[in-house]
Amino acid sequence: MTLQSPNFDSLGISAQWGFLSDEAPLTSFPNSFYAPWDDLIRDLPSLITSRSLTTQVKALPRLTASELSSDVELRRAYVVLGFIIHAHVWGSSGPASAPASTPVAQIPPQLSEPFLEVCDKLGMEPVLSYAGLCLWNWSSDEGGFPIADGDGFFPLEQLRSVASFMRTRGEDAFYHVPVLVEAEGGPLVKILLDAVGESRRSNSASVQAALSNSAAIIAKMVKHLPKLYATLDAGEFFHELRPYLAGGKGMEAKGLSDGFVFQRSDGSQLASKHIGGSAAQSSLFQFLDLVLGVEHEAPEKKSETLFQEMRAYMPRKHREFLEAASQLPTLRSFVKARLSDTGLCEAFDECTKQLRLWRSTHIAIVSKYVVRPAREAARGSENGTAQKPEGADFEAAEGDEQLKGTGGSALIPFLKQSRDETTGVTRS
Ligand code: HEM
Repeated sequence: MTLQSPNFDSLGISAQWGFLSDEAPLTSFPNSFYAPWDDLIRDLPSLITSRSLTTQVKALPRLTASELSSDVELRRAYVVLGFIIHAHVWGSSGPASAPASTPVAQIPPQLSEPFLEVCDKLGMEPVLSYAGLCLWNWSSDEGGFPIADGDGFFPLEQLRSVASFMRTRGEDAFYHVPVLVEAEGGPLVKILLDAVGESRRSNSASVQAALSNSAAIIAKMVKHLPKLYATLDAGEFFHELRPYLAGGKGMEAKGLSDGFVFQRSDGSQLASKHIGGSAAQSSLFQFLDLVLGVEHEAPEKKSETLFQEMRAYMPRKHREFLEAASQLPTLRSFVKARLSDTGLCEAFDECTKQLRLWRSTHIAIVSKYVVRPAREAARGSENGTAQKPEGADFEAAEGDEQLKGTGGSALIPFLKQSRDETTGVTRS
């Protein structure tokens, strides 16, 4: 794949909205063949609460994915089946008030077979990842997509989830603040690819203008992050929502010794251990790092960084796009060769400064929504007054530095390292 004059559509990317793509997610399947999936996903939150999901899943007809006739339909099938599967695993048993204490590893053929087929076509791992939770999981009160030359994307209040576990405003906000960040940052793909083209032509003035423009866009991306605080309660996120997001990797202690086990109608089965959804699976931030030349080091004893690991969880088209972007000369190398050009250096440094600020602001969010609730839960369980959070995928007892993120990385050290590696050319 070459990124000179790229055809954004064929890359699954929108010139305006970036990795959100140009087609808004479908809110139902155009083909009534899939009405049973539409019905189940619509009722998912109440089926979880009444603990009647198992009965409904048993009654689900075995539908092939071969009637899905476009990418946007495949994306809806991925979202719908992914949510039903995670609800089936984590929300089928136990008291109705909380995520299940005993997960169900076996996923029946009527869910497994079409899901595996859809994942294969989209080039995704068989687990609900960032694309399914966020990129392809929004609709607007207005319907469809905003007009590209309007005042930006829909406000948070106008976005609804296509699929959800609890149907609360907090859950919606968790999926849609990333959507706002992606939409705000969408134009960066074209702006920065064009800047690389200009750098090849040694056009410093155009590169400088693109970097200044990009810095202003990243600054706007930062402003979306605090919107979470007013809408999403930390306890709701940590104890109620987060458990549903977990995949089958590292869940042995929870009883998933083989991870998620996908059953097929011929009696065979596929055991799969994959991590759950995380915004670290966003292609936008990896693109920014690649094109700006922000380098991340792999942790000790590991051959790849968490970022590289996360690429497996992106849609195939986005992963291939990043692989092609990683072959481009970086803007850092262009700027570094012109350190006497103060304007150019300052524009580059402003860009990395804003990205670094984004990462600092994000650390504060992770601290509120993961670190503090984990600390409180650990303290409670030491005192015998609270249970460890169900489905939480890390240990909290040893202190915050020991907390593990979705990918099993040391959470806080990873995020701090990622921020500290976001440096400019003349200052850090
Ligand atoms: C309650 C809200 C949030 C929580 C609890 C959260 C949690 C995390 C965690 C634990 C990580 C470390 C990687 C992992 O283990 O998964 C991470 C990384 C990351 N998150 Fe978030 N996050 C939140 C909101 C967001 C939002 C709104 C975005 C916007 C797209 C975002 C984008 C990222 C990115 C890009 C990374 C990779 C690290 C980096 O680039 O520095 N997160 N997040």
